[in-house]
Amino acid sequence: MRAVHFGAGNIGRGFIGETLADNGFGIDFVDVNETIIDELNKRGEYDIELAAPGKKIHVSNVDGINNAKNPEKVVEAIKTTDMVTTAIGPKILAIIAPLIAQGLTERVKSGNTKPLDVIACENMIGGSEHLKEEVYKHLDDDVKPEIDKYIGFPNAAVDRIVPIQHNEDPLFVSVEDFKEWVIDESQMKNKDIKLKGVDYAPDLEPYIERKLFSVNTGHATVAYTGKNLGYSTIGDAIKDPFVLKQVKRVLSETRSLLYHKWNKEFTEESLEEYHNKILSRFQNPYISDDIARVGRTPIRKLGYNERFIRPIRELKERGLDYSALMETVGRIYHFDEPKDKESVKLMQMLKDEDLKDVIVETTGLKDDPELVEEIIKSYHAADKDEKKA
Ligand SMILES: NC(=O)C1=CN([C@@H]2O[C@H](COP(=O)(O)OP(=O)(O)OC[C@H]3O[C@@H](n4cnc5c(N)ncnc54)[C@H](O)[C@@H]3O)[C@@H](O)[C@H]2O)C=CC1
Ligand SMILES: O=P(O)(O)OC[C@H]1O[C@](O)(CO)[C@@H](O)[C@@H]1O
Repeated sequence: MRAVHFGAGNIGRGFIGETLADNGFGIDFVDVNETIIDELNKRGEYDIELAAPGKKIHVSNVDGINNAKNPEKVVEAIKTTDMVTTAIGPKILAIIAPLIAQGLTERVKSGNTKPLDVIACENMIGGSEHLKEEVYKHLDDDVKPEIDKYIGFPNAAVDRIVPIQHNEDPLFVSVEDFKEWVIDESQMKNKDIKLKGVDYAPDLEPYIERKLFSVNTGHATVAYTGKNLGYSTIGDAIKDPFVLKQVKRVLSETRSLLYHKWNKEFTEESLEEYHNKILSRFQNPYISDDIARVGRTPIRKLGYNERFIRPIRELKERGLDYSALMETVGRIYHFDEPKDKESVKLMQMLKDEDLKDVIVETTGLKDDPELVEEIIKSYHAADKDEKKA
C-alpha cells in the first residue's frame, strides 16, 4: 500500500507519517522544502520521538517529491496510490488543488477505478470538502462523473501538538504523546481501508467542532493573552494565573456551546474531562511551544467560521455568555509578530484603516454591528493588559 502525503512538515512527519507507516503504508511525501525532500530521498526513513516518555518511533519506506520542481512525479504517484492526505495549511490547499486535479484526471483516464480517498488533515472545519471544491475548479466536465464515482473527500480532525522543531537532523521530529485522528466515514469511497489508530465517525461535525473550539480556541487564547502580557512561550504564559484563568473561562464558554449543540454526542462531564486533559497538554513541560507558532496567521484565526468568531456567533444566538472569548478577540488585534506576514498585514491595516472597517474585513461580521462594537471595546480594553505587564 502507498500514500501520497502533501506537506512533510511537523504534523505531516510527526503524526500522519507515523500512522500511515504503522499501517504498512510506504509514503511519497510532497513538499517544496528542498532540504526535507532531499533528506527523505537520501535516507528513506526518519525518527519521531514522543517527548515524554521519550519513546522513539522509526518510520521507513518513505521518499520525497518536490512539487515545484517535479510536478509530473506527483501526478504519476497519484495515478496508482491507495490514499492521499494533506497537512499543509488551510491556505495552501487551493495552491496544490490543480496538481491533485491533474493526478486524479490521469488516474481515472488510465482506467484505474480503484476507489480513493483524499483527506485534508488541517485545523479547519470542512477541510476536505474545501479541497474538493478547489480541485473541481480544475477538472474538465468530462472527467467529473468518474471522479464523483471513485474519489472521496472525507473530512477529518487531527489532534497532536507538534511544535516548531529546532533539531540538527531536519527529519527528526519531537511530538507529544497524545494523538487523535477522526475521519468522516460517511464521505469515504474506499471503506476497505480502515487505519488502526484512526477513529471513524458517521458524522464528523461534533468531533471537529469539539476539537477546534477546545484545543485550538484554548491554545490560541493562551497565545494571545500571553503575548499581550509579554510572554513568548506557551509554557511560560500558562504559568501566569491570569492566563490560566482566562483559558479556563474561554473553555467553559465553548463547553457550554458544545453541550447545547451536541448533547446527544457529549455529556457535560465528558466535555469537562476533555478540557482538563487539554489544559494539562498545554502545560506539558516536555514540549516547548512558541506563542508565535500557536498565534500564527491571526487574520485566518479571526475568520467568520474560525475558532473564535464562530463560537461567539453561536453562543450569542443561544443567549449564552461569550465575554471571555470576546476579550481574547480584542487581544488578537494586538498580536504584533514581525516574522508573521498576516500579523504584519494586520498591524498595517490598523494603522491605515478605520478600526471598525478592519474588524468587519477580518471577521466577516458585516451583518452584526453589535458584535463589531463589542470587539472595538474589547480591543481598547486589551490596551490595559499591556500596561499591566
Ligand atoms: N503542528 C501541529 O501541532 C498541528 C498542525 N495541524 C495542521 O496541519 C497543517 C500543517 O501544520 P504544521 O505541520 O504545523 O506546519 P509546517 O509548516 O510544519 O508544515 C507545512 C509544510 O507544508 C509545506 N508547504 C507549504 N506550501 C507548500 C506548497 N505550496 N507545496 C508543497 N508543500 C508546501 C511546507 O514546506 C511545510 O513543510 C496546518 O493546517 C495545521 O493547522 C493540525 C494539528 C496539529
Ligand atoms: O495555526 P494552526 O494551523 O491552527 O496550528 C496551531 C494549532 O495546532 C495545534 O498545535 C494542534 O491542533 C494547536 O495546539 C494549535 O492551536
